[in-house]
Amino acid sequence: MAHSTADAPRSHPDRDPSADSGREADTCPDPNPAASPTLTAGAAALHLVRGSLNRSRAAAFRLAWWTLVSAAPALVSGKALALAVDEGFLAHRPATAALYLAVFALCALCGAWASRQTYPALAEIVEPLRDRILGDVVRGTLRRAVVPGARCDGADAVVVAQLTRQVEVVRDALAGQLMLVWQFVLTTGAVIVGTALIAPAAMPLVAVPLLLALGVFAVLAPATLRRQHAAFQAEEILAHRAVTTVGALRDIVATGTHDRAEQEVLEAVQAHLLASRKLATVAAVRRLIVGLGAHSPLLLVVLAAPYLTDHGMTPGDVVGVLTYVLSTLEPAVRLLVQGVGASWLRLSVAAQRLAGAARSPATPETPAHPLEPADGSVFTSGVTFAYGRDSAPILDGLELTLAHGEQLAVVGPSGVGKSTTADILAGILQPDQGRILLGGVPLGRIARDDLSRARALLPQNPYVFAGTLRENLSVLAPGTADDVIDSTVEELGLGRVVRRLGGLDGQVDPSALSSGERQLVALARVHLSSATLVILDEATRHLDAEAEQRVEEAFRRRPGTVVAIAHRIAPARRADKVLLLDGQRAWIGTHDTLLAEVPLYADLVGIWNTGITGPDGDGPGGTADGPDERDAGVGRVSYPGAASDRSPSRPSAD
Ligand SMILES: Nc1ncnc2c1ncn2[C@@H]1O[C@H](COP(=O)(O)OP(=O)(O)OP(=O)(O)O)[C@@H](O)[C@H]1O
Repeated sequence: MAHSTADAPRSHPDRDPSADSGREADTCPDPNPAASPTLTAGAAALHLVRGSLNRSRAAAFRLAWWTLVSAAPALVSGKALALAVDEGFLAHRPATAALYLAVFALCALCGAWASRQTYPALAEIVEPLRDRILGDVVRGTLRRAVVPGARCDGADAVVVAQLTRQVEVVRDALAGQLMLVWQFVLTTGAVIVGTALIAPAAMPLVAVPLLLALGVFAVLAPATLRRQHAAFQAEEILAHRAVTTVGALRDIVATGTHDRAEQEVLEAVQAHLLASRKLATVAAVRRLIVGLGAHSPLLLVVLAAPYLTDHGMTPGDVVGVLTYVLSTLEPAVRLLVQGVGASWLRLSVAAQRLAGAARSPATPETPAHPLEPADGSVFTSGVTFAYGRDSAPILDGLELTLAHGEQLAVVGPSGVGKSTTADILAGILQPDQGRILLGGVPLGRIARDDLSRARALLPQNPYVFAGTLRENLSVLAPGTADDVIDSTVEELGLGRVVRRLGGLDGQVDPSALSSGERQLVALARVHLSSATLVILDEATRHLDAEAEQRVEEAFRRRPGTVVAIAHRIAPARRADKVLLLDGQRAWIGTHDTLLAEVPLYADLVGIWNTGITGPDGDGPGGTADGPDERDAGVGRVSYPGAASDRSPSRPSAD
């Protein structure tokens, strides 16, 4: 099945070389970060910081102002203690010392109050950013899911979850950056100015090691960034492998491939361990930088104290300088190197990942003069489509006419292009050539919202969400009256499920429904919608033959055209028309005409009848002896080459 989780995500090749830039966005989020970044990590982070500050200028100024005020105690601390020692304690005037200490305490209180004021300003900057990125990521992910060739499998949910976690990382890291960088600049500035005021001779002992430490920090930053990046990558690959393995547990148990599966996960665990170890060495280097920038000035001032006091510095000045270094410089350097260092790296990496995830594919142009389809009739002419410039076409000149209300069954061997055809008819994939009219209007002339209302494409694994049954059923037709929902529910055979869940207000836990029940919910939802063209891409695959027939009849009574990819013979037999695909060739007719006239169809029917695909019997078994289809009365589309009687491969097992 085209949507199999075993399929690797398939990218859609660009038909237009100029569209290259959009291609990356056309794939599912790549669990391998190394494969995707187009923006360097640092540039992505800078872009975010600049964007956030630009959008919230007033808040940024308030943040700067209150941070400045909160740095005042840092400036006053050394001087106040120097005066308390020299003019208070050493001069035997404890009251004076107490006064200076009180001034320092008062400044500290003011500083604490100013710090408190910084948080609302900070929130005004980072909270809107979080909301914006989250919206972009979800929107980008959803849009990529429906662009040509982008078929996300279940494991991509992990990637989305990881990305949303990284949105939180970005929010927290950006807040940390803004606070800590400002505080570092202002408090170390206060230390340098304060030291220069009370003891100019001691200034180089403080400033030189500090500058050296900052230099080393800057030089090592790229290597550190790489290791952080590698750790992120290893973590994501591990999560991806774990979820893929857990998702395939039944298959692994059934096929006895435990060892292989275990080995794959263990490899990812080892890679994660290695990356984490390398990251740990980064932490060790950071401690050395803190030692150089904050502890060595302390040592140098203590060692130089006798010399400094001999050359005019008072003991109070020495205490003042030590206060600056101990109570202000050391925490500032530690926070910068450990806090800002780590959070900048996290911010860079996460921002880079999010930039890729949030990128939306080029949105389809809104037609200049949109038209609304008159009904659900479908007309295609010369529709040709290939997944790559050099690939063989999946459709080659498809001609199809469906009157409003007709039912078409699309059949063919596995991998022949049935889902692709469904996507093309739904307007999700653009044909390379040819025209498709829905209700007499070319698909390109229908505005996107109108198209969403006019046709519904239901895949094998539909979207059923946690919410009430009513919400799930009426999502395409909000406000539908309960009695209408009830009668649709009964018509489709969903009544038992509705009663079990406690009526329409019952809560749906999607994981507690069987695959067939989820399909019935989605089918009922589409049945209630206003779509005049319903395309079912194996949307009844998990139903038994009887339930499938009930659904089919319910859709027959409903106004509108139905295109259903059939995986059993019975729906094809009952359909008004059958479209048989075989690679580049396509035949259109009724079940009976195709059976009589196209050997391939007869073979397919034979396989269905004798195979494990369903309980439906259907007349005589398959034969390849029918008349040559070139003479037959069935519509045949495109017949390049003479590969006339290729045997069909067995259709996918039910
Ligand atoms: N995004 C893609 N990029 C490249 N090739 C693709 C892509 N999607 C499908 N294909 C290829 O196109 C062919 C038709 O795929 P499609 O899923 O339409 O077949 P199908 O008849 O629906 O198969 P099944 O019966 O197994 O569901 C297959 O060979 C498939 O590998």
